[in-house]
Amino acid sequence: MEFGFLGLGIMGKAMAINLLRHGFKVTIWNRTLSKCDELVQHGASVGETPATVVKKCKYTIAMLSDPSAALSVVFDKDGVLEHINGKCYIDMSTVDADTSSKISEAIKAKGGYFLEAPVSGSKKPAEDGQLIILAAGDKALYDEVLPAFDVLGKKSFFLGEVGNGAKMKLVVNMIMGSMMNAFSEGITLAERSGLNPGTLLDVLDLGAISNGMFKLKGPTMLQNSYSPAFPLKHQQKDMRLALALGDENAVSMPVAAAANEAFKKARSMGLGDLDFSAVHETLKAPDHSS
Ligand SMILES: NC(=O)C1=CN([C@@H]2O[C@H](COP(=O)(O)OP(=O)(O)OC[C@H]3O[C@@H](n4cnc5c(N)ncnc54)[C@H](OP(=O)(O)O)[C@@H]3O)[C@@H](O)[C@H]2O)C=CC1
Ligand SMILES: O=CC(=O)O
Repeated sequence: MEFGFLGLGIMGKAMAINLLRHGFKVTIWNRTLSKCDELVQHGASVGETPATVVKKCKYTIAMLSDPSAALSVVFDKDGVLEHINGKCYIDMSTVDADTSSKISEAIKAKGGYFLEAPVSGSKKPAEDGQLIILAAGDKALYDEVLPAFDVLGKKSFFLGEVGNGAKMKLVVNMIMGSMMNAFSEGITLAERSGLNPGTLLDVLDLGAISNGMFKLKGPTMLQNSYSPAFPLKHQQKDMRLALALGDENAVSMPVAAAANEAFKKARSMGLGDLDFSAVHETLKAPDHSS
């Protein structure tokens, strides 16, 4: 099976390498061309534009930063739409339901097939093929690409009509971003009140609120180490899109709104390209320390 792959950031690179490792042929494209070099070493071919990739491959996956990137790669000159007739497009980026629907409608109008399939799980699960895939849209296409999803993920869900995958992903990341802020405040409170924060991590891990994120991020947060697995700017984008979904559905989300403010503050401190756990640094800013 041959796949096109657009977007070789933290996630896209790991996912495309996984496909190559499992015997899929992969033709890649990335806005910054130099990021293709490493994948060529793994056996990938390079396409000059999104349009040429789609022309060559029956199936093309995209893993792009945000709604504006996802729209640009589809609608701009040399974009996906130019050769989509009879071809299949799977957008795995985290975007809102409106963006996904716009892309879906345009692709179907040109005779193509569309599946949205955002993922839960970060850099390491992407490297290990342990993502959770939240697909929606064309069910026949979903069934066709399951062999690739089985390589990329540990479990795939088919959630019905386009938009449901995007919404599920935003709900999950809204919860994750809110939890990260509560965790960060807890670590800071422990430290400032004279407790050993390492002991806090041990206590949390033994109780009912033990979870993979606390386990993974706690030790690095205690070392002020924020090498990006999930960039903070993307977590803040997800909070913003989840809050908009809350607006649409008249759901009051004060906890998520406060978490979004903390991520915005972190971005304003220049921390957007670090891991989302760098939101912890906002609690160390001068106005919090006296
Ligand atoms: N990292 C993670 O843990 C997870 C991320 N996600 C989601 O997956 C998506 C990708 O995340 P991640 O890989 O971490 O992000 P990165 O920031 O590492 O990569 C973003 C990718 O999008 C490309 N891009 C950005 N803007 C444009 C544009 N205008 N036109 C074309 N390409 C563009 C970048 O190209 P270039 O190299 O040229 O900048 C790069 O390939 C995001 O939607 C994120 O929310 C989902 C689950 C986990
Ligand atoms: O979107 C991020 C993740 O860890 O999932």
